[in-house]
Amino acid sequence: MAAALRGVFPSTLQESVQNSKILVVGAGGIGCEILKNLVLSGFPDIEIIDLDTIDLSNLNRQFLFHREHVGKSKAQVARESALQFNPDVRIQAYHDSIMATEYGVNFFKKFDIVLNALDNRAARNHVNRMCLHAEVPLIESGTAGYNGQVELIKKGLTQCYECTPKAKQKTFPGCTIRNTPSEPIHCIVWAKHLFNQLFGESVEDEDISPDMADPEANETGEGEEKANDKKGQPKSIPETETGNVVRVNTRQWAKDSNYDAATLFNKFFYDDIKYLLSMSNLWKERKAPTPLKWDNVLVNQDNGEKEVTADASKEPTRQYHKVWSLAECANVFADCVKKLSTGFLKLGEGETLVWDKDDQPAMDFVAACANIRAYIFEIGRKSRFEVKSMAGNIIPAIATTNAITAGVVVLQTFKALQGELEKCKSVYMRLRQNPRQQLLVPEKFLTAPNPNCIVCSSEPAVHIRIDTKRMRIKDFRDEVLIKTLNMVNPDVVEPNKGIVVISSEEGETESNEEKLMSEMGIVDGVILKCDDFFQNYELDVIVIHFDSERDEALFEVASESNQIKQKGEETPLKESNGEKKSQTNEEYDEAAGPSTSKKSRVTEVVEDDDDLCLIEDDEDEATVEDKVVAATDKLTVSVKETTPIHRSNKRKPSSSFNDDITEIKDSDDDEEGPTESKRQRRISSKDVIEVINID
Ligand SMILES: Nc1ncnc2c1ncn2[C@@H]1O[C@H](COP(=O)(O)OP(=O)(O)OP(=O)(O)O)[C@@H](O)[C@H]1O
Ligand SMILES: [Zn+2]
Repeated sequence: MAAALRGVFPSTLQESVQNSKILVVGAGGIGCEILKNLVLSGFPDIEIIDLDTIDLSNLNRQFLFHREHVGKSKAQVARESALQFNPDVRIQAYHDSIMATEYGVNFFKKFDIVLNALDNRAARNHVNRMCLHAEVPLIESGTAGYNGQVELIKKGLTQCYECTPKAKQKTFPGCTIRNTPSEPIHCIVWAKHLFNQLFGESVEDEDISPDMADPEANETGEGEEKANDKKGQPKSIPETETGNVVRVNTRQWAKDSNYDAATLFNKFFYDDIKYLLSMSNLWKERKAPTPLKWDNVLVNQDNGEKEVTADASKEPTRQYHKVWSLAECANVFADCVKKLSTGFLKLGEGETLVWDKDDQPAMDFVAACANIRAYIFEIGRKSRFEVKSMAGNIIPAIATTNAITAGVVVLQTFKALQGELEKCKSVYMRLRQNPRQQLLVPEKFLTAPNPNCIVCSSEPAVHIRIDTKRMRIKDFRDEVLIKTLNMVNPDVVEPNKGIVVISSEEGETESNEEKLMSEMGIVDGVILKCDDFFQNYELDVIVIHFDSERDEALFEVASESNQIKQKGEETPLKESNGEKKSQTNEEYDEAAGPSTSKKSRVTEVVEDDDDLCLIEDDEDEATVEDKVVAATDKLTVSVKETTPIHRSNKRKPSSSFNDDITEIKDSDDDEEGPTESKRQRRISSKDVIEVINID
């Protein structure tokens, strides 16, 4: 390989490559391509990490994997396959999460550069922080359909991954999911929670039983005493005729019931719904749900539902594009409960199943339960295929885009290794050529760090609106610090009184967990000192109290970076080629887009995060036709057609996240539906939306 290098690269680059040590994070679509490029370019020392195993649906684009590898570690198999291209390379593979504590700052310091090939924001944020801390350059990349993006992150030189707020994830309040669903997605989220309650990792916030603490139900005082149920493990199983509540643990109760399908069905779809009906306030202005009994569903099957079945000879679970009849849903439910419970009972103590859209019974269970619940609430039912795309947050993954993106990643790596960091401008892959006939559009400047970034600024601080009278310390830790601010193991001190509110050490602050923030004196104006030792990250959280209403989030990040700024203050924007620009706050705010707000006691629709960035052309008067949204994980975009774009708005999270989901057929769906690719372009007077359907 050294010989090949000699013929291709200048000697300085040959030397940089031969002396380098590289970390690749993620061995999925982009990671496989990057690894192949590195190996074929003569990189001698590579480490690769991925927490996942190979799924059948990966094979269409993750070309280092073949059918015989299904179920094996992605990192290990990627290593073995890549070694076949060049056995002289040293490749170390880790089947692990990069967020595990083994991979601390010293681990990152070993590398000359880190290449991210991830699919979720939590891991990206974490690697961003570790690379900033270790002062190692990071090349961040992502694709969504035909769009792709590569950017360099280097402490002090460029913006970091968290300098600009990302598009917020779509979330739903717990009471909508548990009490008053009105859209199919609410039922799908509920069904995923049900799976976890029965077989998966049980999360308290994912309770599926009626939410007796719902403020709307309790407006007249009704349900006050029931509200006591909101904390702790036990779930309510109402004896609806008497109104008495029997408290048991759902998982244990299901086990004690021998996972009898009829018993489970009647609890989730009859008893719980009857109980919801007893919360009469909820139905004053809403259509009330109709409780459904197992026996009645089977009667329906005989009396008319049969005609809904398109092809009775075919197993419903293989009919991906058909909306199953109610009876079919019930049968699938029974079948899946049997399969899942058998698998679950074989697990060791403390082990659980993990919901996966590509796992047949897990997916069928969610499709069936979501549709039964939708029927009860008179919400439109969906085909298994549609449920899968919504539940699994299916995003388009196109092998060619991954390959081009990975190629750019390695080209940037060459520059970075030669110390030419200032040449590593972000590059965006476009769906269509811009007026300059470019499909790969480089940024004009490196984007300087945001001086108010909540991660890479010198004194990070964030304002958070919190209902301190309703939020518990535990939720503050889990929802705000971990899920929203991406800490791994936070410590929190209230400095005025010197109280340790949350400790990362076991056994120190457990007694605080159930307390409300206000009970601990954390009220409006308090500044909490939060830090994560592992990430070497310190953050001031400035608490702004507000009284939340029903269906309203218990907290919201009121300001991220830019919004903390004083009006009129100037922010150096970009410094490159001797050019210096500055902008006012107003401009900066616009560039940063809406603040990320996240709801507490809410449910995220998506598990894999995404980042939407609005990319402008080099032309000053670019309009939407010249813009493209490059989403690192997601596809859809809509923007005003004629808005001229200010040159300074280089990156901007889109607010129209997740409006259209483009589906890509998994290889296991092959027998269904058309096989041709089709692309539609819909243009209305106001919005331009690219929709790409790959059937
Ligand atoms: N914390 C993490 N540590 C290590 N690897 C991670 C972590 N989070 C995600 N990954 C890996 O990053 C890779 C991203 O690749 P990709 O976007 O192609 O996803 P995929 O899971 O292979 O495909 P799909 O989501 O489309 O089914 C995955 O292999 C995933 O396992
Ligand atoms: Zn930053």
